[in-house]
Order: sequence, then C-alpha cells, then structure tokens
Amino acid sequence: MQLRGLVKRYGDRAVVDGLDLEVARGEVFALLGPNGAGKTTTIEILEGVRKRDGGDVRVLGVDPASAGRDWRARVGVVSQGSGAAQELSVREILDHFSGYHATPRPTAELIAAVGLEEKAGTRVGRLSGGQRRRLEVALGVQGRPELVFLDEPTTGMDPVARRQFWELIRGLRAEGATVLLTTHYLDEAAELSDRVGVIADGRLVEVAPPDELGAELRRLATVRWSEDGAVREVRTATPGVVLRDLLATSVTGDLPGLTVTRPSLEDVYLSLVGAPSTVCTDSEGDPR
Ligand SMILES: Nc1ncnc2c1ncn2[C@@H]1O[C@H](COP(=O)(O)OP(=O)(O)OP(=O)(O)O)[C@@H](O)[C@H]1O
Repeated sequence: MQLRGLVKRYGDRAVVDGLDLEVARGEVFALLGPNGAGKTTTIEILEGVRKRDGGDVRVLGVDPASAGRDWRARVGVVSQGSGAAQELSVREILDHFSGYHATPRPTAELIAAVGLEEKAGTRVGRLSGGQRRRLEVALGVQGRPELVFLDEPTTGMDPVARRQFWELIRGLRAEGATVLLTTHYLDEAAELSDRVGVIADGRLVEVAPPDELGAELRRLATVRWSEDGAVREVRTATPGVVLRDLLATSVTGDLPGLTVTRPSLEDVYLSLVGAPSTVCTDSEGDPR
C-alpha cells in the first residue's frame, strides 16, 4: 500500500496534510496519534469510503477511489462502531454475511477466535459494547482478506478480549495478511506491529519499529536525586559519567532518592505528538 502526498481538507483546513507512507505486503502497521490527528480520515480514504483532495494512493495495487467489487472482496474493514442488525443473533449475523464471501471462515471458528462462544445465540442488541466490538472484528476478517483495516479495534474490550484479539492478528499475519490498525493503546502497538506511524495534525511525525521509535530521545537517560530537600534532574546520554561525578562531589558518598530511567514508549509518544511529558523538561522545568 502506497500513499504519496495524501491530502484531505474540510473547508480550508487540511486534516490530512501531505502524508507519505508505504506499508509492505504481510506487514502489521499501527497508526498512533491523538484524537483528531487524522487517523480515521486516512484509513477511510484507504478503504475507499472517503474522497481525498490530493495525492496518490494505491492499495493492493489499485486506487481505492475507483476500486470495484473484486478489490473489495480482498479487503476487510473494521470501522469505528459499525452497527450490525440488532435483532439477529451473533451466529445468525455471521452465517448471513458468510454468503457474501467466496471462502468464508467457518462461523464456529470465528466465534471462538473472538471469544463469543457463550454469546453465539444472543441477539446483537443485547451484547455489551466490547462484545459488539468482537463481533465487528469477526465480520472484518470473515472473508479471509489479504488486507485488513482496523480502526480502534479493541476500544471497549476487556483485557482478556484484547489478548484474544492480539492472537487473532498474529494468526492473520502468519497467514500472510497485511494489517493496518489504529489504536490509542501503546502496548498494543508495541505488541502487534512491525512498524508504528505517529500522526499529529494530519502529518506523520515518525515511522519506525516500536522499539526504535524516538531513538534519539531514548538514547537519553534521566538521572534524578535529592539534594538540599529538592529533586534534581539531569538528562544525559552518559549516565555513568554523571553518576561518577555526582558521587565524587557527594560529601557522604550517598545520593538519596537516586534513580536512573530511560523514556518509555509512552514518554516517546507524548514527546512526538507535542504533549507535555515529565522527561521532556530539565531540572528548571524548561522544555528541552
Ligand atoms: N465530515 C467532517 N467534516 C469536517 N471535519 C471533519 C469531518 N470528519 C472529520 N473531521 C475532522 O478531521 C479531523 C481528523 O479526524 P479523524 O477522525 O481522522 O481523527 P482521528 O485521528 O481518527 O481521531 P480519534 O482518535 O478521535 O478517532 C478532526 O479534527 C475532525 O474534527
């Protein structure tokens, strides 16, 4: 999937502002970003359900804006809160939609994959929010798509369901499917994805494997200690040297409250999207 200079405007405001991205076949790619960053807009353009105002897009080699039925059959979509018929049961809905696919996954297999065995006979209208989300995920992967778009797939799911969902995604990857998902859960992005793209104000601010995200920032450790009743803090690429110097000048040879920390994925993310984060300030509280 390739995006070149993708632009989407509402009025004179560009909510997607020149996005370039390439996602390889078989890759699991997570889009992260704050509310309103442009994730859903981007994913809907890629799904062919929203028009773009500029740029070039190829999904499975085809422009989604003019793609036909054959292309749609190769793509699975789990959008934000798509509503399924309320009066049918989980099993009935899945059986119904299996008729739309050439080689659908068996209903029982899908129900087990999303952990809805106990709710198979329950009407959709009686499902909880998280259970409904599980059903939507099942519907999205029912047709064995080559490419799956998942917009905040685990929102509303409990921790057990999230882990079940992660297994499902790993299974899809093992079968060679490409996955593009959006999430607000950093652990989920780190757990599942080959690469993460952080989007803010309609622009990709960084694309990297999760453990390499913000490499420059992660190089720096924060050394904290207490001195004269105040917490002191230094950010440094060489914490060993800082510690040696501190110990050399300490009268007692002790450094109360000493900690050495490196930024977490969350710290890196907050810094990339321009949100305040404790590691991004020096001892005077000034932004670095
Ligand atoms: N139909 C529309 N008309 C006008 N503005 C819109 C429309 N749809 C989305 N927007 C605006 O576009 C921006 C991007 O929205 P989008 O839904 O893509 O964000 P997002 O990154 O998916 O956010 P979230 O994490 O909250 O789902 C937002 O500021 C939103 O208000």
